[in-house]
Parts: sequence; C-alpha cells; structure tokens
Amino acid sequence: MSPLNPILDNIPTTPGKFKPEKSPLHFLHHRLRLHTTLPKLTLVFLAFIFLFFFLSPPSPTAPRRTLRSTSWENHVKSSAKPRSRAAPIVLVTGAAGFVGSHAAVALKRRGNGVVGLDNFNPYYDVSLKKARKLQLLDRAGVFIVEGDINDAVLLRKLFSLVRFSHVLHLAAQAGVRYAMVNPSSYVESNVDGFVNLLEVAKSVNPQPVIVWASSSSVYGLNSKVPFSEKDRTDQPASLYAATKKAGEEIAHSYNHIYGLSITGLRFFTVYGPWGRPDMAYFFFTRDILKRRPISIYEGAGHVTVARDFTYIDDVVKGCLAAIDTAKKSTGSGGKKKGEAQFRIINLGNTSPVSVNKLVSILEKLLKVKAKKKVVLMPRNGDVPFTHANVTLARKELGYRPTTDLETGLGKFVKWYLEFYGGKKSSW
Ligand SMILES: O=C(O)[C@H]1O[C@H](OP(=O)(O)OP(=O)(O)OC[C@H]2O[C@@H](n3ccc(=O)[nH]c3=O)[C@H](O)[C@@H]2O)[C@H](O)[C@@H](O)[C@@H]1O
Repeated sequence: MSPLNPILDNIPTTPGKFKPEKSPLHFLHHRLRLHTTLPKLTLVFLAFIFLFFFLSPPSPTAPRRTLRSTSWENHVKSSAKPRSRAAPIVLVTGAAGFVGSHAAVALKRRGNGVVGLDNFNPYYDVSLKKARKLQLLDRAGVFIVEGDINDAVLLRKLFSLVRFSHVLHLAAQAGVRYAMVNPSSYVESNVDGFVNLLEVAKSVNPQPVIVWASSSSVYGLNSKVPFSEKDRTDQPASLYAATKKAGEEIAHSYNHIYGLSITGLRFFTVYGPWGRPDMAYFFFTRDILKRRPISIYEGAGHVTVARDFTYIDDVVKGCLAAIDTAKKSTGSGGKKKGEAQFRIINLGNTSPVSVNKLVSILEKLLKVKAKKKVVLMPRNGDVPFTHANVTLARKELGYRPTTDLETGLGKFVKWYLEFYGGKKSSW
C-alpha cells in the first residue's frame, strides 16, 4: 500500500475483480482507531467538511451546491407542495417563456405543486423573461430554477427533491424563421434537450406523465384543411418544424419502450399578453407604434397568408386539461410494465385570419395607420396558412376555444401599452 495514496491502492487493476471487503476508507478508519488523538480527529473532521462543501464540482448551469444551496432546494420543495394531496405536482420547463409562465401560474392558482425550469436564453429580450418571472411567477408563488434541459445532473437532482407527477415540457427553441440563422439551437433544445428530459423521466420512479408542446408547423406543406391529426406531417417546410416532428417520433419511441405516458399538443400561433417579441403580431405592434414599415407576406399569385391565431388562455386551458386527462405512465425505473397512453392533439382556434386582417385590427386598436409593404413570402420556412381541426381536442380534453382574434389582440395591446409605456422595446 502506497503511503501517499492509500485509497487509490484499493482500486483493482483488472476491471470486475474488485471485492469490496474493505471500504476505501478502511485505511482511514484503521489509522483513526489506532493513532488518533482529539486534535487530529477535529482536523480530519474539518477536512471532510471542506472537501464536501467546497470541492464538489457544481454543474455549469445548476445553482452552486455550496452552503447556500440549501435555500434553493427548500424553495423547490415548498413550491412543489400542492394544496391537496391528490393534486398534480408539475415540473414546467420553459417556465419563463410565454406559454410556460401563463401555464405555471394557472397550475399554481388551482392548487397544483409547481416548479419552473428555464435557462433564460437570449433568443429574445431576456428582460421580458425576467419580468414574467417577477410579475407573474414570483407573485403566484412559483419558484423557478435557472437551468437547462440538457443538464441531466440538474434534472435528476430536481426529481430527487420532488416526486413530480407530471412534466409540462414547454422549453424549446421556437420561431420558424430563426432556424435559418441558428439551426443548431433547434437541434440542441428540441431534439437533444427533449431526449435528455425523457431519459431522466423514464428512469425515475414513479415515472411522470409528459405533456409537451409540438407545433402546427409539423403540417408543413399539407394542403388538406382543416388540419387534422391524421393528416400528413412528413413534409416540414422549416428545420423548426422538422425538429418538432422529430420530437413527436422521439416521444413515441419513449412511450413504446419505457411506458411513459406522453401527450404532444400542436399549438397554432399562440398570442396574447406577455407574448413573444419574435412573433409578427408583437413586432407589428411595436413597428406600427414607431411608424416603421412592416412587411406583409403574400403567397405566389397574390395568395393571402393566414394563421389560426390562438389566444393564450385557450391554449393554457388545453394544457391543463391534457394534464388532467392523461393516464399514468406504466413503467418504473426504466422498465415498461404495460402499454402507456400516447396522444397528439391540435390546440388551435379553428378560424384562420389573414395577416392583412391582423394588421387592420392592430391599426384600429393602436389608432395608428400602418406603413404596409406587401412582399412575396420569402423562402424562410413559413407556410401560407394554418387551420386546426379540434375535434380530437374537444373529445379528449373538452377543449373549446372562446377568444376571437379581435378580443385577444385587444388584451395584448392593453398589456403592451402598459408594459412598454415609457420603456423602449429592445427586440
Ligand atoms: O403555432 C405554430 O406552429 C408556430 O406559430 C408561430 O409561427 P408563425 O405561425 O409563423 O407565427 P409568426 O411568426 O408570428 O407569423 C404569423 C404570420 O405572419 C406572417 N409574417 C411574418 C413576418 C413578417 O414580417 N410578415 C408576415 O406577414 C407569417 O408568414 C405568418 O403567416 C411561432 O413563431 C412558432 O414558434 C409556432 O410553433
């Protein structure tokens, strides 16, 4: 045994031949028994404390596991406490995002345990994400952990602190057009990140139910309207759509192999207060107010471009109903014990509105005439129209969208003017 490193001497040179008759700390125990005096014992104890708290490497995104770490862990635990024992306990990824913040607050308000996770990435104005945290999540009592869905250590840590019954997975790289600027960010979040989350979810016991956001963009070049879940989704028009479609296939494989209960919700152009500044209704509002020109796309042959714009509250109701109607996962600790539920459901508004009409509603609400430039839709991954068939959502979730575009944009504009009042929108 080397006097320099007794612990290393206990590790076998041939893999598989290690017999743990003696603990690696045997040497230390031995020495302590034979030779310690009280001051030596105190020194060893202090050395242990030092090694434990200061030398254990923190993961790059997780909160540092130092003496201070007990407080974030306690926040996680208390935020995860439901009002009644039977209520769901939900991990909401992307909780500082648009849909994530609204959904997390709605879950908390109805008495669920809720913990948020978000990496606060700078795809759009981080101060808006921070404002959602301060003004929506903090006020509702939802604790949000700053971290990444690609951080398996952090995810496992969260599952070790809390027995989440559900994951509402909304963290993603969103936006159709940005996929041409930063393609790898879509693979990192929507493919790698999703797989990482599913890997952790399938291994824990009990396995949580997964409800996650897919997108209407998976319909791609499908021309059959309204879009039904049975329609073709093998012709994506953007890398964004391709990664969301990949997510649906990946989800299916985890459901099949591990018995995870998974519901994918295809969102249709969700808009409303606290929305995303990269979306047309949001930056049109900003540009109209600033008297800047806006580009209205039209398809070849002057075809009108239209979207099935869906108001945030309707989508949140759909998310909550998906959580409530989901059946439990059947597996545990990485082993499937029976067939588990797998659903893909449209959450749209069922009444497409042209971008022209969207702009005229905004002009009326803002009382400013837009400087419109009608341009041929660039080849940027956009599709000419979307239109949801929500028959399945009605049947499975009792989903009934109730907000038309005029009403919803009215609420958005009111929020926008209050929020940005004196401030400059930085997007
Ligand atoms: O629900 C969906 O599937 C998708 O909805 C939105 O994507 P999109 O519908 O393209 O929403 P916007 O980017 O806000 O565009 C709305 C409409 O305005 C049009 N547009 C956009 C930009 C512009 O300068 N001019 C213009 O006419 C687009 O072609 C589109 O028809 C979101 O950005 C995606 O993250 C989401 O997955």
